[in-house]
Amino acid sequence: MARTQKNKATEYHLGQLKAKIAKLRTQLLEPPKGSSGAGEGFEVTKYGHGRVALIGFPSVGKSTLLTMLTGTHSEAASYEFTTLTCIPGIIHYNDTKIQLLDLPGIIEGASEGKGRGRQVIAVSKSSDIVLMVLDASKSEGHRQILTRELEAVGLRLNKRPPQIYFKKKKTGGISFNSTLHLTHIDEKLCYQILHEYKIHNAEVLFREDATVDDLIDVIEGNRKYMKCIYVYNKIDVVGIDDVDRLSRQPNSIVISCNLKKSSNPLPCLHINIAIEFGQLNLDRLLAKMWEAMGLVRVYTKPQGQQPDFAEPVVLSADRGGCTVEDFCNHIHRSLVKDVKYVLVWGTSARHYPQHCGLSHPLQDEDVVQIVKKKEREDGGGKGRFKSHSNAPVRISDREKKAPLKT
Ligand SMILES: Nc1nc2c(ncn2[C@@H]2O[C@H](COP(=O)(O)OP(=O)(O)OP(=O)(O)O)[C@@H](O)[C@H]2O)c(=O)[nH]1
Ligand SMILES: [K+]
Ligand SMILES: [Mg+2]
Repeated sequence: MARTQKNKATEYHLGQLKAKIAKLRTQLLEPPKGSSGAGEGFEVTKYGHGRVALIGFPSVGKSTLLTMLTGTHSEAASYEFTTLTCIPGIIHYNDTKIQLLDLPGIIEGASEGKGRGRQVIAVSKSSDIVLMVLDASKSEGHRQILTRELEAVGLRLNKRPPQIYFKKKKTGGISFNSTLHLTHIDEKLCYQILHEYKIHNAEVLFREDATVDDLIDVIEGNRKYMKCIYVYNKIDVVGIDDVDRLSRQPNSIVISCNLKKSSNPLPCLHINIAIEFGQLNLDRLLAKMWEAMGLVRVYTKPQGQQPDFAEPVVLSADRGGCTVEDFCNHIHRSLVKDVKYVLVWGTSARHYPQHCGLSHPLQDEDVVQIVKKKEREDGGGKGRFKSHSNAPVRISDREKKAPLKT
């Protein structure tokens, strides 16, 4: 493909080649018959409210970072491939538990099975976000190489799914439509790519000016869209200009795991980064990581009592959603059918408390009280102290009940 000149005449040929490569890659990733999967030998039980994988070249400091953030020891040394398997640790942050996974270093060609690349990538696919650990003193090309390796196996970092509607049909041929002018792809090219996949009946609607690669992603359908934070470690050994430049890149953070050992004290005052106990910026890394995970903590408030601030129900927009219904399902599967409405305090509420239905989207740190269908509503926060005593309905209820009892 690199040798082919890019012009209108070769465009179709290139598109077809891209589809062929994507198909072969998918085949390559299918685990051989009889084995349990590409991640064999690396499986670690999921734990906590989310999972974060440390991906990077050898000796960039992944294990040092895991030890620092979780307290779980993972062997670190100056030689490459110190870590040979997956080592889990737990980060306690904002009342949630995040599982952090240390992994062996990967190298160029990992996606084709070099080293333990395939297993490492399989584990990173099972996580919610990726921390790509990079050595600030090494070539900047490393970031592109790693991104390519992860893309080759269907991971898409910091991207959203292409805005292409695609549906296979049984009959009717191919219907090709777009809501705007397309500059990368036309009807013929689209047909050719679908043909490569032996798809002859389908509906395709482009809602953005997508590329051939985007269309292939949609047809393949098994892409995983993940947030990735680029973590530049070892900034104690590079100059302030590099630190400054790296820290300004999108989705990036600069850190140092062992500032103490450094003989080169960092004049970092003007970029305003925090140094604590010989580590640099790890607190900011945690904050960034937590934000990227998009977790939503919801505190339950039993009727007439203070909210339980010790243990939130943790929801996620990416996994399971964060509506009132998702919240109820989290507590108990059968709860939803008993819910009349809920009272919500917090940023998602327009006023306190707001009466909300099942579809209401909750936000981080909301407080929720469930009002069940058969239960009497006590007016939530306002009336929770003495609303019963002066409620005429209650009194007449009691009067009605009295003769029944006797
Ligand atoms: N100067 C400096 N050295 C560091 C820093 N963090 C880690 N190191 C050193 O880098 C070397 C490699 O660290 P490891 O934690 O073993 O790196 P790794 O990425 O886990 O390596 P593999 O498991 O072999 O892939 C060790 O000698 C660490 O002490 C840092 O912030 N600054
Ligand atoms: K190492
Ligand atoms: Mg290691």
